[in-house]
Amino acid sequence: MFSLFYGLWKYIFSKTEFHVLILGIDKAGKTTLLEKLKSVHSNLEGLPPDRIIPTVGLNIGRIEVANSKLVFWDLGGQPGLRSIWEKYYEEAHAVIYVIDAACPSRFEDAKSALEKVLRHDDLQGAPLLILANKQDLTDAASAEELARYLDLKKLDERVYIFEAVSAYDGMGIKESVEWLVEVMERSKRTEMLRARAGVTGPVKRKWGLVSTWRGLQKFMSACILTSSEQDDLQLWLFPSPMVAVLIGKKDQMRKKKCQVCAEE
Ligand SMILES: Nc1nc2c(ncn2[C@@H]2O[C@H](COP(=O)(O)OP(=O)(O)OP(=O)(O)O)[C@@H](O)[C@H]2O)c(=O)[nH]1
Ligand SMILES: [Mg+2]
Repeated sequence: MFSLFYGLWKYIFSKTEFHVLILGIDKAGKTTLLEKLKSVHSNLEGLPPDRIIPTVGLNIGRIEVANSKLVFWDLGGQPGLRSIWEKYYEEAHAVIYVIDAACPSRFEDAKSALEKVLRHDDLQGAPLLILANKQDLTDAASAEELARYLDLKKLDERVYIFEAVSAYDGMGIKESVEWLVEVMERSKRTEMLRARAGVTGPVKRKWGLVSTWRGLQKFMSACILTSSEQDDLQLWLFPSPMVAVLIGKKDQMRKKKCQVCAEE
C-alpha cells in the first residue's frame, strides 16, 4: 500500500533532469551568467561579479524550473582549455553559447569556436541558445546584429535562438531559460539520451501524462498490476477525480487491467 502511493507520489512530483553545457570563449561572461542564473531561479545568492575568476576547471550549477532540474556545466574558454569541451558533449541535452556582444574584435574567434562545436558528432541535435551578453553596455551588438555577423551555416537542422542578455542585471535570462526547458522537453536529443539511459516513456511536461483522465487511468492501471503482485491490494478507478481503494483478489484486478487495455 505504502509503496503504491509512494510510487504515485514519486511519479507525479519527481523532476526531469537536463544537463546544459555553457560554452564560449574566455571573458564572454559564462561564469557570471551561471551565478546570475542561480540567483534568478533559486533563493541562492550567486557570487558577485568581482569575486569571479577565470575558469580553469568546471563550475557546476543547479536550478529548478517548473517540472525540470537543470544542471549547468560551465567550462573555461581560454584557447588551451577548449579541447576539454568535447568530453562533456555526449551527456549534454543542450548548449548555451555565450558571446561578449560588446567586443566585436573577438567575434571572429567566437564564431570559429562555435562552428567547431556545431561540427562535432556528439552534439548532434542538441538545442542551441546563443546569448549576446553584456547588453548593459551601450555599444553591445543586439541579438539580430550578432546573428547577421555570425551567419552560421551549420544551424539548418538544429533548434536554436539568439537572445540578448546581461549577466550583470539579469536582462533576458528568465526568458532564455524558459525557452531552453521547453525545447529540451520536446527534443529528439532528449529522447535519444533517455533511450540510451534505459528510461522509457515521454518526458513529463508540467502535469503531462496525469493531466487528462485517460492518462491517469493508464498510469493507475499499470499501478494495479504492480501492487497486486506485491501487496494483494486492489485499486478501482471511477470516472471522477476520486480513487477508491479496496482489498480484493488478484485475478479480478488483472481482469480490470485487461479491460483498460482492450479499450485502446
Ligand atoms: N558589463 C558586463 N560585464 C560582464 C557581464 N558578464 C560578465 N562580465 C564581465 O566579463 C568578464 C569575464 O566574465 P567571466 O564570467 O569570468 O567570463 P567567462 O566566460 O567565464 O571566462 P572564462 O572562465 O575565462 O572562460 C568579467 O570581468 C565580468 O565581470 C555582463 O553582462 N555585463
Ligand atoms: Mg568562467
